[in-house]
Amino acid sequence: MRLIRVKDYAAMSDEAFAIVYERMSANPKLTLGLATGSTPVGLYERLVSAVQTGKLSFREARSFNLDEYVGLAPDHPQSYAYFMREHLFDHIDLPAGRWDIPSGIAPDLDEECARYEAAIEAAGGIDLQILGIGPNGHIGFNEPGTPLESRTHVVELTESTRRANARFFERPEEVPTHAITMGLGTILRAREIILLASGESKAEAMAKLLSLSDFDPELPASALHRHPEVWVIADEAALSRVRR
Ligand SMILES: N[C@@H]1[C@@H](O)[C@H](O)[C@@H](COP(=O)(O)O)O[C@@H]1O
Repeated sequence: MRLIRVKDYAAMSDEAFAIVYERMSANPKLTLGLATGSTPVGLYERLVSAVQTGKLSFREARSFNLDEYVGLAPDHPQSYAYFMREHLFDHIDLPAGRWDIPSGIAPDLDEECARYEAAIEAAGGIDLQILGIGPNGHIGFNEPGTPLESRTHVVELTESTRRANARFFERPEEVPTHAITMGLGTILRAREIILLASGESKAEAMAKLLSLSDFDPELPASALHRHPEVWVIADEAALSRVRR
């Protein structure tokens, strides 16, 4: 795990953009794993502007998102499908049909999980996975206690995660109780991973992550200690509780 320590959110987004830009320039057919939440928004803004100024193209790329809420249709403003269109897909040249997000309204959710794993496999796997981190150390929606080998599955969200994500909803009770998420095992199969962390609310999870040297099921992000190619890009506030 290589740590890139940066000043603030903008610098974190710049560093992440530099890596994604480099990988996509070297391989325009790159398969990206994408995340939602406020953390990657700055990265997506930079990608949009690179596409709009002709420096980058997603025409031959592909993407798979980490997760989706159960029960929210893709046109629901709080769904992750909606978020991705709003922040990235509607503004770049990635053709429809080359991005995939688990469907939270599939009639058979287990079948949808199996379809998603098979689609990732059929695309040749994920080359570069972008991750944020939840205040309790979750990645995707893999909550504490998730097994290391887990693949795409339905998860019941913890109260802490529902609370943390309530800011995107009008009322806290509107936050869905369940989600579909790539498993830790799915994430670890990506060839390269970037974990982004910004702000004080991530400081505790980051301090725990960097104090560990192996997987601890209580902190799902610690699964990344089992992966050979991980970049952690974190700002000063997110690293404020790390003991030197
Ligand atoms: N499922 C998502 C995660 O993938 C994301 O990393 C996390 C952090 O969100 P934010 O970036 O808004 O802090 O929120 C959600 O729970």
